[in-house]
Amino acid sequence: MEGKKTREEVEKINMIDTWLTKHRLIYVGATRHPFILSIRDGTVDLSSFKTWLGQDYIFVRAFVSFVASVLIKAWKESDDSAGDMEVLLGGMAALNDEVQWFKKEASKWGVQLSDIVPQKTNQEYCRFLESLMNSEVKYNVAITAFWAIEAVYQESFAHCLEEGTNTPLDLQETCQRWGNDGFGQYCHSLKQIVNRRLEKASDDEIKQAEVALLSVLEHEVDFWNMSCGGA
Ligand SMILES: Cc1ncc(CNC=O)c(N)n1
Repeated sequence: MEGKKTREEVEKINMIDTWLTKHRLIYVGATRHPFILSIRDGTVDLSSFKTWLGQDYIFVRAFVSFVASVLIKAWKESDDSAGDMEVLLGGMAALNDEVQWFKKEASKWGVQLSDIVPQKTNQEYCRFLESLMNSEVKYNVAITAFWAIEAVYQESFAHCLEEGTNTPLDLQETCQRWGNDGFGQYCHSLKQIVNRRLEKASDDEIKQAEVALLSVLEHEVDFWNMSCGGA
């Protein structure tokens, strides 16, 4: 059909940016959290950083399983998912490095990973990931959550590496892990996948994907709060 696009059609061309505008406050809450700002200005409490490090190592192991489940959903999509699978596989390869990096970083800071007990907030986030691994959950919904999880870390840590920040030298490697340009490119590829898929998705799936995005943002805020010693 020719002619002018409706507002809904225009919004669907870049669903993620539409949502980020709509949910700006919570997105900023997740990507400019006081914990991140304290890394950025050099006032970070090292015991908070160590808490984050140990808890995130546990989270990342659940996350690897989640990514595997997204990969399976991509493969089961009948149409052209080969490109999506390559991006996801690249993400998994990076996670392999990441798990090793956590072990190295933990020993550098004297954090005993085998002693870490997952906190309630972390357990709840991991349980949320597990709920998305259910085969009933649509690929479009899972890949939206996946993008959001990666994007929060990318935006947060890239913020600590900007010109004129006071990020402590011994935390810069951590910030580089998620704040580097390659990771930024990877998040951009994921965003394009999501936008391309959602453009053709049903209203019901789009609604579910939006709910998943908001849940991720809430869990990310809670995760930072937990690291700072709050709940
Ligand atoms: C709580 C949380 N959210 C996002 C990430 C980034 N993804 C993989 O590393 C992470 N490590 N931890």
